[in-house]
Amino acid sequence: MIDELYQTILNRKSNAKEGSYTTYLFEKGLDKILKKVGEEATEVVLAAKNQDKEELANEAADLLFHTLVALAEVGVTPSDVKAVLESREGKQSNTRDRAEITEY
Ligand SMILES: N=c1c2ncn([C@@H]3O[C@H](COP(=O)(O)OP(=O)(O)OP(=O)(O)O)[C@@H](O)[C@H]3O)c2ncn1[C@@H]1O[C@H](COP(=O)(O)O)[C@@H](O)[C@H]1O
Repeated sequence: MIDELYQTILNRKSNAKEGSYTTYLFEKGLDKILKKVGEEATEVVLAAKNQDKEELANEAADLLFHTLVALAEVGVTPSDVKAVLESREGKQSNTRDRAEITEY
C-alpha cells in the first residue's frame, strides 16, 4: 500500500495533475513539503498526548503521506527506508540478546 501511494506520488511529480494536492506540493517545492512534515509531526505529538486515537490515526496518515512526498522530492524510496529498518532489526536483536545474557 505504501509502495502504491509512493508510485502515485512519483507519478504526480512527473505528470502534474490539475486539482491535485500532491502536484501543488511539488510545485511549491521542498521547503513547503518539509514545513508540512513538521506541522503534521507536531499534530501527531498533540493527538498522542491527548490520547485521541481517531485524531492520532488521522494525523499519522497525514505525516506518512507528507513524508513520502519528501522522500520522492529528494529521491529516496520506501525500499531504502525498509532496508534501513531491516538492517536495524538484526542489530536490535543482537543488542537484546546481549542484554538478556548480561541480565542472566
Ligand atoms: N494520502 C493522501 C493525503 N493525505 C493527506 N493529504 C492532504 O494533506 C492535506 C493536509 O491538510 P492540511 O489542512 O494540513 O493542509 P492544507 O491546509 O490543505 O494545505 P496547506 O494550505 O497547508 O498547504 C489535506 O489537503 C489532505 O487532503 C493527502 N492528499 C493526497 N493523498 C493521496 O495522494 C494520492 C494523490 O492524490 P492527489 O494529490 O489528490 O492527486 C492519492 O492516493 C491520495 O489519496
